[in-house]
Amino acid sequence: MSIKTPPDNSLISPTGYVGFDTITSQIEHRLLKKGFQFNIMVVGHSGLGKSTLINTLFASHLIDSATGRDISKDPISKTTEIKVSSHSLVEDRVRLNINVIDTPGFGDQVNNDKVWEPMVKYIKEQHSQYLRRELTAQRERFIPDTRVHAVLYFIQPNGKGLTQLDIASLKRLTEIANVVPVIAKADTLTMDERAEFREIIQRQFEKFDFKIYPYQSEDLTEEELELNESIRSIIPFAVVGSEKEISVNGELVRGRKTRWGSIVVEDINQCEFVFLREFLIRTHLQDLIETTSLVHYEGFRSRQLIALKENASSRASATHMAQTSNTMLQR
Ligand SMILES: Nc1nc2c(ncn2[C@@H]2O[C@H](COP(=O)(O)OP(=O)(O)OP(=O)(O)O)[C@@H](O)[C@H]2O)c(=O)[nH]1
Repeated sequence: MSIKTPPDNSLISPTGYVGFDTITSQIEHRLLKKGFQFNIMVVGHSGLGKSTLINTLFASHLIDSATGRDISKDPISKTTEIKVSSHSLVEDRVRLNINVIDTPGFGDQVNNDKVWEPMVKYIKEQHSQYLRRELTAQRERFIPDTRVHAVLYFIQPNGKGLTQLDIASLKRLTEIANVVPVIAKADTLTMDERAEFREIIQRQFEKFDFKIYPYQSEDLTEEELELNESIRSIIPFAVVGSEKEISVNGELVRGRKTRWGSIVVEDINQCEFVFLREFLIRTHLQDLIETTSLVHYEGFRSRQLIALKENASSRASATHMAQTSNTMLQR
């Protein structure tokens, strides 16, 4: 970073130039040095294309498929695991550190009661760790942020709607994190089927009162409100992922060859992958991080601190009562 001199090159500017307009470049310099941290959790049945979509989104091979198998052909029973992998991507001068939190085994067990538990536990643990570090006497300058900024929730393209397992999981997850639902493997549905399926799901979101990100907020400008409204109208995004390139009209593009022809992942007339990427990475990445901190973490923090205070005051009143009864007994 170079020292910016006033327009006339003297340190005391007769034009009254002070130089606080450089604050934006000072912030930019600091942010670029530090890099950005983004933590994304992927949730959904095995074989729904979670690994493929994450790798397509970031145009890098970040995670391996846990099994690469098709659940409809090869269902097995196991427990949900939490697998975190860390990556660092650089674009221009910006470094993005990504933690991908994969949840292999979700919904594959014979008994799917409380299938959401490992995910909810993980999200809360990250909040709790952050709070502990914040409350230490010698607080670190930068607390490492492992809080989950977005949960990409994969809905099976069954054409019927959310399953009981989806409803139970979405209920818990939307209470504590920014959930972005997607219709997985949308190429297995026709355009009409996708539109109908989306409507069914949107009605279910309303019926169960799920708080789906992006949220309404009074702080937003007219333009931001409009953008969020248009995003909400296409949630859940009907997406197709592919790590492979195929040839279409002599051009190499990211896509899939199907029995009915080719699907070009980045063609907005064929699927909504581009809208999802635009939303997650290009317009709402910073908002996802801020909302996690200001809404979800803040809620967790205040609940914990109130509980601590209540515990302390009930302990204090128990001690007081014990002391009073001791004194009375001694009389
Ligand atoms: N038709 C279609 N197939 C897809 C799509 N995305 C991925 N696949 C294929 O589906 C299979 C499973 O994809 P994965 O990305 O491994 O799925 P996953 O959800 O990560 O599976 P696990 O790692 O087992 O949990 C692979 O053969 C992919 O090529 C898609 O959008 N449409």
